[in-house]
Amino acid sequence: MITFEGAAKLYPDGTVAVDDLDLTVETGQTTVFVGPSGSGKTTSLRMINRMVEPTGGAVLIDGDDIRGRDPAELRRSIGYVIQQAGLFPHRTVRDNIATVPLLLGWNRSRARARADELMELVGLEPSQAGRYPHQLSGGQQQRVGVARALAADPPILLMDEPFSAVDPVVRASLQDELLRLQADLHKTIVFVTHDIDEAVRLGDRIAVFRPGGRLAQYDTPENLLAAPRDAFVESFVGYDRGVRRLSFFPARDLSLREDVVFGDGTPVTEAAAVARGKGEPWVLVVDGDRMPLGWAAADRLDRAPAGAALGSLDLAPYGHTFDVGADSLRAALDAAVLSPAGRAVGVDSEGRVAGVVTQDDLGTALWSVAE
Ligand SMILES: Nc1ncnc2c1ncn2[C@@H]1O[C@H](COP(=O)(O)OP(=O)(O)OP(=O)(O)O)[C@@H](O)[C@H]1O
Repeated sequence: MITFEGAAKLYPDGTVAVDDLDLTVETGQTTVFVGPSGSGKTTSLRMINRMVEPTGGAVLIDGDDIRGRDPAELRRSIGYVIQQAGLFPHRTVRDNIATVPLLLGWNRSRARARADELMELVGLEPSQAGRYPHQLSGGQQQRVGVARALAADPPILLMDEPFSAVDPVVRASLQDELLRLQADLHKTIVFVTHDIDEAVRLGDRIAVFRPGGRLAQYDTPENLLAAPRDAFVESFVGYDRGVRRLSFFPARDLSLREDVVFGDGTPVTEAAAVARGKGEPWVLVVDGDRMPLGWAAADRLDRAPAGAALGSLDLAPYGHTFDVGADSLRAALDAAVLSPAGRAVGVDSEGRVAGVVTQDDLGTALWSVAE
């Protein structure tokens, strides 16, 4: 547990970088510091490893004031990852990762074996061990940075905008990797970003900083999106927070309709009668394995040649599907919005159709979330 007790940083030029910060970072969780530029996130983060000394208040780790700790020894027990990785350019990937173990006095072969193990953990190829940082992509360099920070298995990991310098696709995969790693390792992670989406994705808890180095709100991602404390937090989390909040609700609670799903061998007349009877403007056509083929508009069914099967019609693309067991309400809504039929196709983990969600069903689910 890391505790900020009235921590403050006043620079000699009069800048208040951090103002009276009271905050507890829970052990084994990911806590994200988010806020606009200059709001004191990095300064607060660096107080934890004594790269910045507070001018007021204190920072405690597991109840002990860190002013009682030797800074060099403290830093060896806290992993630190920064933007653009900050790797040593003249050391190989393996030697970069082995830095802290070697400082701790491990022998070379043990440190290198640890480096190889970590490369695998963060998704780097063994063949990259002998390369130099400039021979890697930005995303690979960040992976090396994470591996280096984890090398001595520190209980605390500080990450200062570690993924900001890479493109959005690589960034998303680095975020996935971090979530996967954290599910195994349960480190106490403090992560700085100015990107609220990254914060919501990664954080168990989020501290929103406001200009002047003050804490605006400290909450779970879900509560932050549901109930921003004031106008500043609301504008910072974004006015589309309602839709983004849907990612916290599972799609599995949606009611799925199977009565408008038909095999491709079904006679058009049969599907038309069902669609007419239920007042459904679209039916979904699937193959023998229940894989989706496309939508058929009910009014076109009436005009199809007598005796035709659904599979012989021109079908509208079914668009995105959502995984009923794994995805969120947000994914289901997205699938419906992008579907030419305005309906979402729910599938199982194998991609087989589980059912269709109509706008009415989605509307009901959205209302229940709002309650
Ligand atoms: N050495 C320094 N001397 C004077 N002011 C400083 C110093 N270091 C940081 N500051 C100021 O302290 C404030 C907080 O800076 P900090 O880097 O903590 O913000 P941040 O929220 O991490 O911003 P960013 O997202 O841009 O990295 C800023 O106004 C910054 O200019």
